[in-house]
Amino acid sequence: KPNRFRREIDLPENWVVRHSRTYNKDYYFNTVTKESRWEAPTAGTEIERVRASHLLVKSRESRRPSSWREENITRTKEEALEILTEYQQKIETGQETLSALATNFSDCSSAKRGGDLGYFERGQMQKAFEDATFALQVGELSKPVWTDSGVHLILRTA
Ligand SMILES: O=C(O)CN(Cc1ccccc1)C(=O)c1nc(-c2ccccc2)[nH]c1C(=O)O
Repeated sequence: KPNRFRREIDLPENWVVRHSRTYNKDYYFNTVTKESRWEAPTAGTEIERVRASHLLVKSRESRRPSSWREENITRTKEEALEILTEYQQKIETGQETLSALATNFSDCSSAKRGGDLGYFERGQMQKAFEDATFALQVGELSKPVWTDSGVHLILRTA
């Protein structure tokens, strides 16, 4: 049923109503994903999922103080944070990319994929990691985030 008062539809974030002159009817466009649909996306029905890459620096207090880089990780949490903060500064000033640094320095097995973790929904990752990622805009870099695994920089990519 055409909604003549289309402004009243409550659309999820990043969705807008557009009008197709070709078919002379409204359609819905997501300004971030560039997706378009004839039917209105209704708020709350979409399973929210994100994609992110990360750089993990482990410490002696990590749940598993070992990685592909280092058999036995002995650095302290303070040292891990210092190292990660240097990476953060290099990424924020554009000297380095998270992907390049993760490939060479991340203590996570995802280093082999430039830190890419693929898509995930709520309930899949450690809570602090999930909350930090879902709070980011696409393209935004997190501040250092602590989990039982170590300290992370997270880049939301989708
Ligand atoms: O915490 C543990 O007991 C061991 N883990 C968990 C783990 C180990 C392998 C793959 C994924 C997760 C890690 O330490 C770990 N956590 C991560 C992790 C944490 C948060 C988001 C994504 C990855 N990566 C790793 C890794 O070695 O490669």
